[in-house]
Formats: sequence, structure tokens, C-alpha cells
Amino acid sequence: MEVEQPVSVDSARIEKAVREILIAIGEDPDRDGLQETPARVARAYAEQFAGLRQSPEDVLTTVFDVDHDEMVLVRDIEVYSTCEHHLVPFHGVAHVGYIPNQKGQVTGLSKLARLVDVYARRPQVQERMTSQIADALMRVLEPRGVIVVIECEHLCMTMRGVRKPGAKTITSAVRGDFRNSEKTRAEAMSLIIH
Ligand SMILES: Nc1nc2c(ncn2[C@@H]2O[C@H](COP(=O)(O)OP(=O)(O)OP(=O)(O)O)[C@@H](O)[C@H]2O)c(=O)[nH]1
Ligand SMILES: [Zn+2]
Repeated sequence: MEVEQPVSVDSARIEKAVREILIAIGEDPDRDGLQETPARVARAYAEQFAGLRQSPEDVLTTVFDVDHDEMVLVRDIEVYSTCEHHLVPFHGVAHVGYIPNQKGQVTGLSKLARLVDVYARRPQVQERMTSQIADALMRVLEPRGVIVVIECEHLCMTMRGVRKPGAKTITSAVRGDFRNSEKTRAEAMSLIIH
């Protein structure tokens, strides 16, 4: 079911809720340093969760024909997302590659990084973010295949809970030629892991 998307975040509601959280943890929301915090959090959340109000079509705008129907891969795209379980950040890098269709239709390189942000700027789990990026690229660009590999450190695993700094979670999603051909997948992986 398609969830209706808000035009923007409800800042007043966030501010009220953050004030409540500050009281609940035993802080004084009216002390000097905290007075502006609920409003700051509302502004931060508007940015951090902006992807909820964006679709892949909003960013994969430029599609042009070039005489190239082999692999295009953008490696080491920085990712900042928010773990939907604890609302703390997870961050790392994404590698996004595709093989253009026979018409040689490619998108602007920056658009791949923008696509990552559309899905990163939401409450997320890494696995879902990885497949959403792959599926969106398949749908909009209709390439022969897509590979997405994401490596992140989850602050919910490092600053709290199990406390394992340095642990990296690696997820991948392969579609089309990358799924069907071990050779194609291996070629992409050799470019990603170097
Ligand atoms: N699969 C997956 N798990 C995640 C992701 N981000 C956080 N988690 C995990 O979500 C789980 C939530 O577990 P719970 O037992 O419900 O919550 P918790 O008591 O706070 O768990 P701990 O983190 O182990 O203290 C934890 O194991 C987290 O490490 C993610 O992107 N993907
Ligand atoms: Zn978490």
C-alpha cells in the first residue's frame, strides 16, 4: 500500500516530542543550552528524513544516449542514514554500478549518488536501502543489470548495545546481468574491492 507522503516534517510536533524526551531523560528543557534544541532537531530531521518526500524519478532526471553499453560503476559514495530501530546514524560507503541497455542510455554520475541519498535519508535498515536503490535503478533506467554494495558502521552497535566499534556490515543487491552472470558479478566486485 502506498503511504501518503507529507509535504514536509511536522516541525511543531517534533519540537513538542523532543521537549518531552528531554524531560523524560531528566533534563531541563528550559536551561540555556537546550532552549533551541527542539527546533534544531526539527530542522535536522527535515534534512535527515527528506528522502521520505522524494522518489527516484525526482533525481534520475538526466538520461542520455552514449555509445557505451558496458559497465559504469561509481565507487565510494558516502552514505549517512538513520537506523530505524534506534534512530541513531549508520554511515559508510555505497558502490553503485550498472550496465546500460542496448540503446546505451546512461544517467549523470551524480544522479547515482543522489539516488543513494533518496533512500538513505529515511529511517532505514541497510538491507532494504540496498535493494531499494537497485530496484529503483532497474525500474527507471531499464539497464541490463545493476549491482549495489554498501558497507556501513552502525552506531547502534558501536556507541551502545553490543559495543563493537569497527564492525562493518556489508550488503549487496544484484539484478539482471549481475545476478545471471558470475563473470560479470566478479568483474564488478574486483572493481569495488581493491
Ligand atoms: N538487519 C539489520 N539489523 C539492524 C540494522 N540496524 C540495526 N540493526 C539491529 O537491529 C536489532 C534490534 O534488536 P532488538 O533486540 O530489538 O533491540 P536492542 O535490544 O536495542 O538490541 P541491541 O542492539 O542488541 O542492544 C539489533 O540487533 C541491531 O543491531 C540494519 O540495518 N539491519
Ligand atoms: Zn540501531
